[in-house]
Amino acid sequence: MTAKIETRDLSTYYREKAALKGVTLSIPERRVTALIGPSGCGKSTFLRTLNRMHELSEGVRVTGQVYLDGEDIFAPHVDPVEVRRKVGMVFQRSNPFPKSIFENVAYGLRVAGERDRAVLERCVRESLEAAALWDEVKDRLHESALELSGGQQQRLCVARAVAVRPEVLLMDEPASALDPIATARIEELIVTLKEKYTIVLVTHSMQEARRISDQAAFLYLGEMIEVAPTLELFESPREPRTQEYLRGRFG
Ligand SMILES: Nc1ncnc2c1ncn2[C@@H]1O[C@H](COP(=O)(O)OP(=O)(O)OP(=O)(O)O)[C@@H](O)[C@H]1O
Repeated sequence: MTAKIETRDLSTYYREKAALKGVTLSIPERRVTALIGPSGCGKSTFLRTLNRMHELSEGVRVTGQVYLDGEDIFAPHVDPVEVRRKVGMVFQRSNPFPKSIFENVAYGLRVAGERDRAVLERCVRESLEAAALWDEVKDRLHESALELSGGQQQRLCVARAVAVRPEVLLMDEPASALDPIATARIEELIVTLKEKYTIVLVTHSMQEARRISDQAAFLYLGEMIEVAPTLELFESPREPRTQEYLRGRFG
């Protein structure tokens, strides 16, 4: 299977403290990779390092490599803005701008300099369709995004992320603030999205990881303890620490 992203001996430090310690992981293209592990083990840090978002926090330092399609994203000639366009992100709490639905989705395109109204309209529609939201909002595109439900706002954030045509989507607990029905919709959406995108998902829900990921990686205290195809990791984990964690989580 082709690797879309590969990390090699990746460590991330907040000042002197290592939040990630020497993580080497291969993330297959057009698959869902779930990152699991207890609170504070470095899942979000790992995710943010994959698109150089960590650089926006103060005092952060990285050693090791992240390759996107074989290219080192930390190489001096690489523009972090371009990395973030290719590797988009959806956060735990939906964070629409206080603007219309249309403007939320068009935002990244406008920032990239797109002015053509017809192009913007087409792209907004395609992105909302890709996020399984178009039918619910097509008659209210110019109303405020803040009037949408939590689940709709989260799908709007997916639409905003895909509008700039990324190749990878990083999702940090995208369903954790949603009710079961909205969660099911986001999960269905993630499964559809993997036809086009490589997805890396942080989740606290073992059930969710099991339902929708192809590969699962267990992190503990900043270390990558074990990575395997999802069913294998859940049904026959090799490492004692993974076994203990899964036993604890499933009771
Ligand atoms: N901006 C920051 N400055 C300093 N330390 C940080 C920062 N962000 C995270 N950390 C620390 O790095 C470690 C890993 O945090 P991270 O948020 O990556 O874990 P996580 O596995 O995503 O946790 P959770 O599941 O609770 O979201 C923690 O000890 C955390 O306190």
